[in-house]
Amino acid sequence: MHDAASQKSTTAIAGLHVAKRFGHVQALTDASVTVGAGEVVALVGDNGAGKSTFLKTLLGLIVPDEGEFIVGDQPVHFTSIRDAQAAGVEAVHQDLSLAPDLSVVDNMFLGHEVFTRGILGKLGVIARKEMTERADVALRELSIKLPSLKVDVSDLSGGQKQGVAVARAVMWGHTAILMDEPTAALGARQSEIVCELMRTVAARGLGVLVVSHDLPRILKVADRVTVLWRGSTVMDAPASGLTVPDVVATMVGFGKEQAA
Ligand SMILES: Nc1ncnc2c1ncn2[C@@H]1O[C@H](COP(=O)(O)OP(=O)(O)OP(=O)(O)O)[C@@H](O)[C@H]1O
Repeated sequence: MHDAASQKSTTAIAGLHVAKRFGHVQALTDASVTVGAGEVVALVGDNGAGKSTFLKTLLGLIVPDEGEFIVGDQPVHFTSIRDAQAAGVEAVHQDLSLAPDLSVVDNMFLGHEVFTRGILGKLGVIARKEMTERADVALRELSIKLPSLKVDVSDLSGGQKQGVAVARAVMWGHTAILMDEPTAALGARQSEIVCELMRTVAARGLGVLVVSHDLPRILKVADRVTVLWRGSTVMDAPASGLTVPDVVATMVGFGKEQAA
């Protein structure tokens, strides 16, 4: 069904055998997640399983105690978000990191001010025209419909805001997009649109890693599901063969608690 995924063989992004301790808390013990180019992978787990910590290690926001990382088939060692961005890895955080009082266009360039000020900033009016055109192209390529690009982000619906955050990530990211709970604040229809957006992004050859508690929806959109349990990967399987009860049982460590 997902042709782009089956045709691609390169690794968009991977974190392998990642470990991270915060004081007395072993947040990650042996976590491994691999996302192929053109693939949507869901990273799921119970509260506190280590999903956010893992995403942060992929982004260079947390330096792990152990682990290997691969981006675009190359070994990488990120120590800051700038390193991740330079390798084409972008994130859509749960809070979306949008500035409500700025326009859609300004938000699309937020976090990439070096480019905006350094190159476009010198060009004044032309810069704004070019910025608007680039933002418009990025949004149209993902079929994201907005009332206007000049409107403040605070005037958009939740789904439209999510669309802007995803389009910004895709405009700057060329290898992998990491999404943290993208449907948590959305209604049913808008959640479906965001899921379609994940497939559109993957069809462009990027790897999409999505953290979500919305299992019914995520099982439909993902190619594969990776389950973290107490900081370790305990399952990595094609989504097509999984049911929600299967995944929930693995998430809560059914069968492992007794063995431990
Ligand atoms: N900066 C930190 N300092 C201390 N402990 C932390 C820190 N960040 C995370 N932890 C702990 O690490 C463990 C994993 O947390 P993490 O947020 O990665 O889990 P999660 O799977 O994303 O959970 P949730 O689904 O509830 O968001 C938890 O026990 C958490 O309290």
